[in-house]
Amino acid sequence: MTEQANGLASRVTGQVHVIGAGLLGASVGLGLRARGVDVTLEDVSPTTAALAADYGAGRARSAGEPDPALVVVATPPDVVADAVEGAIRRFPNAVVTDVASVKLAPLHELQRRGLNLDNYVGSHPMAGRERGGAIMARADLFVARPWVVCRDADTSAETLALVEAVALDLGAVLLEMTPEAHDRAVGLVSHLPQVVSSLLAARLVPAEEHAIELAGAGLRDTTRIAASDPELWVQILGANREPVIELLDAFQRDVAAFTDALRAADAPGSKRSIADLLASGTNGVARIPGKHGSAARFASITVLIDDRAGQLASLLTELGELGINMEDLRLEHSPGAQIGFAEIAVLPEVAERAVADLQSRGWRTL
Ligand SMILES: NC(=O)c1ccc[n+]([C@@H]2O[C@H](COP(=O)([O-])OP(=O)(O)OC[C@H]3O[C@@H](n4cnc5c(N)ncnc54)[C@H](O)[C@@H]3O)[C@@H](O)[C@H]2O)c1
Ligand SMILES: O=C(O)C(=O)C[C@]1(C(=O)O)C=C[C@@H](O)C=C1
Repeated sequence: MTEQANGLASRVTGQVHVIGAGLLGASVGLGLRARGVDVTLEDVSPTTAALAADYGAGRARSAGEPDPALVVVATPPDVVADAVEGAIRRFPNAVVTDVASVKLAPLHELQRRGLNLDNYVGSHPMAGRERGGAIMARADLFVARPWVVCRDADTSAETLALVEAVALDLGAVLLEMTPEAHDRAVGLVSHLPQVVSSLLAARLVPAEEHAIELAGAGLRDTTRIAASDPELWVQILGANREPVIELLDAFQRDVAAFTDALRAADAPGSKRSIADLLASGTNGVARIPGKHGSAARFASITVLIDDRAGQLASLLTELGELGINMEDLRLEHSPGAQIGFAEIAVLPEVAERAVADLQSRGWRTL
């Protein structure tokens, strides 16, 4: 391990070169720079590369520098195979990985080209944001998020170790999967949600203004990712269409069953069908891992805060004084009202005490 002045040690030894300095590439750069790793950046857009460098994600490569130890390809999926091939040819001594959201299509393309893939292993951090670009990058993007590595029998121990070191340095949780299993899994947990969220949000376009004004947390929770880049998602969905089509067909059957039950709501058995379908959702959501990757979810307490400067800061200070560790925080503003809601996730065992202590200090909770 290499110790940094800021106390963060790095497992990665040697230089890391990032190709594609957008959200993912610049976030990798920022996280590794914080650990003192020498990161160089490259982008088809010189402005993006310069912007990422200005944010502190790395520096430009100079002519004649020796090969980096590792190349991280973070370009859009449809040019990943080209960028990986370019990296393998330009840097024969480097390990190469990519972070594309689909793993099988780029791998098949690289195999079709007959390249020696001994130094390449595909990977995918399950972390991102609905908006791309270097300007959105964050050093802590990958903290506590799964990072899938799709090794195969040809992957050397050194190749694997270096890619794993990057993921661990960035605070991610490593998982190993075959590309096939990965693509099926992300079809369910990432690609289907994107389509459903986008189509749901699309229903808002023709809606009347007075309906939109009533929008609250439920709509925001279910539509956040609908703001994602359509161009990126056309590529992702196109590259993983078979699992996604299967999932969408099953989803359509559920929607049809639900609609039929609702249409016949007074018929015997219909209310039970509706309840059963809704209860399946409750059971499904209970399976989503919490912030730290375990199935145990946090308890949530909601505190009302006046819409005045300093209120949130006081709440956070008081939580600290009470010794209550905040696992997550979400803020909600009530449109038109001078009040906000701070939804705080805490460990279930401290939730009751947290509410009592906050109330005794004059905070209003829901
Ligand atoms: N956005 C997410 O939430 C997310 C999460 C995990 C993985 N990914 C994957 O990460 C990759 C990058 O996504 P992003 O969100 O960072 O996109 P982005 O648009 O923010 O960044 C991609 C960058 O690649 C550059 N680029 C395009 N073609 C290039 C080429 N041939 N050579 C060099 N640079 C090139 C673009 O100019 C852009 O700056 C994609 O493959 C995506 O599937 C995205
Ligand atoms: O949180 C988000 O904004 C994301 O969409 C991230 C998300 C996901 O579905 O979890 C999206 C696509 C990536 O391949 C990985 C992560």
